[in-house]
Amino acid sequence: MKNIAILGSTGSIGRNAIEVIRNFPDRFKVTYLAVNKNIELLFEQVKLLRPRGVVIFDKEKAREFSNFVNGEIEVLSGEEGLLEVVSRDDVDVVLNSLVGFSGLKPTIKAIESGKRIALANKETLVVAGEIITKLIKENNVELIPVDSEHNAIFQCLVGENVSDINRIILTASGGPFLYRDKVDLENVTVEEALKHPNWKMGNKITIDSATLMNKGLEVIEAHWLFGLSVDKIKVVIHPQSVIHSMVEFVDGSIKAQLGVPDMKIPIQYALTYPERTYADYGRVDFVKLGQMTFLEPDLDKFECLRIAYEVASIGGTYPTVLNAANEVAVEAFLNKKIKFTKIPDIIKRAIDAHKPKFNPELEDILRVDSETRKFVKNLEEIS
Ligand SMILES: NC(=O)C1=CN([C@@H]2O[C@H](COP(=O)(O)OP(=O)(O)OC[C@H]3O[C@@H](n4cnc5c(N)ncnc54)[C@H](OP(=O)(O)O)[C@@H]3O)[C@@H](O)[C@H]2O)C=CC1
Ligand SMILES: CC(=O)[C@@H](O)[C@H](O)COP(=O)(O)O
Ligand SMILES: [Mn+2]
Repeated sequence: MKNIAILGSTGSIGRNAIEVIRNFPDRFKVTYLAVNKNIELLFEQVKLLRPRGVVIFDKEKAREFSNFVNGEIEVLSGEEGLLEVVSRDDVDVVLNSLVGFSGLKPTIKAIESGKRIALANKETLVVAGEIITKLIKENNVELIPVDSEHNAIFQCLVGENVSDINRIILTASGGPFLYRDKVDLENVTVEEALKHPNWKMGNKITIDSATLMNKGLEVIEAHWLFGLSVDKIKVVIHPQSVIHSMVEFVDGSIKAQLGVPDMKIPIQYALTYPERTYADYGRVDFVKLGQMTFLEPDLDKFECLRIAYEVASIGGTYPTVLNAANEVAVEAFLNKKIKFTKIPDIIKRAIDAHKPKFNPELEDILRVDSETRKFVKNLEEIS
């Protein structure tokens, strides 16, 4: 029996993970759930899973929940609550499905506490990939990627030597605006941007998919996970999202992982690895699918991907700036304060204003994240 803490249980990945875990009652026990403030859904999840405790990041909501459950379950709060549960003895696996920068410190604490990490929170690797990969080695822990592309690559690499990789081919759906002209992007609405063609996901990552920043973040994520230089990570638009990514080896052979676009498949693999277990989340019907197509990404139209490539090859604290500026800009777009095309503009301004630090320590990352957020929030169009 493996004890699991789900960070971000009320989110899209968290809810999918609960569906997966419920299929394995003799194998997994959820000991902790953590959320930001959705205590209504958390309460339903508590009734279903009977965890030992919960973390509610929002302190006011944590008090409300605590009064409501009246001592029947342990209620922790804030960042300290997250860091406490990931280090407890009754946790073997931490599924980190928090969104954004908030995932960083819990990942670090979980690694230092020797837990297996199932990592959906790609921002952790984007902002602090160097620190995280070093810590993983030092603490000899397993970090299994949940992100569909990286989980696909991880699956392709079973039985292979990383030194035999020639390049990685990361597939991208192209998002809802793949076939729109660049000039039309200025006036796209939040509702249109939230209509992902293939995946049902949280709002932040869905907007990232629409700008193609998601793929940019994933290039950086792959760079750290698989130890490859950025020029060996190629993005290809594959609108059907059936091939989740590919690895090309030195002899020209290519391995790919395919499947229906359902996150329960990579979540289950990350939790049961190295075993592969039965699942019934849908099968690919190639005849019905008819065709699979591939296109070059348009880096002029989708500037976020171009900027992410540039930042990734320079490194240092630039990816932290990219991530922080993106998080603030995406939130401003979701709140209808800025236009869609302002997202790359704002990120460029934050990057241009930044003085980088190379081989950053955690304190540098925390400082740069907070300075960038302040810088972006003070920009005229956002404040
Ligand atoms: N959704 C998907 O299919 C995929 C997601 N990912 C990555 O996985 C991560 C999660 O994405 P997704 O599930 O879509 O996001 P959602 O926005 O749907 O969910 C985020 C979850 O995190 C919780 N949360 C947010 N901030 C905090 C905090 N400070 N402390 C505690 N809990 C917090 C939210 O709680 P509350 O509900 O209370 O707000 C919610 O449970 C992201 O990094 C994303 O890029 C990667 C691949 C696919
Ligand atoms: C499901 C998943 O892993 C997402 O990151 C997905 O890849 C988003 O789709 P895009 O390819 O449109 O970014
Ligand atoms: Mn992905």
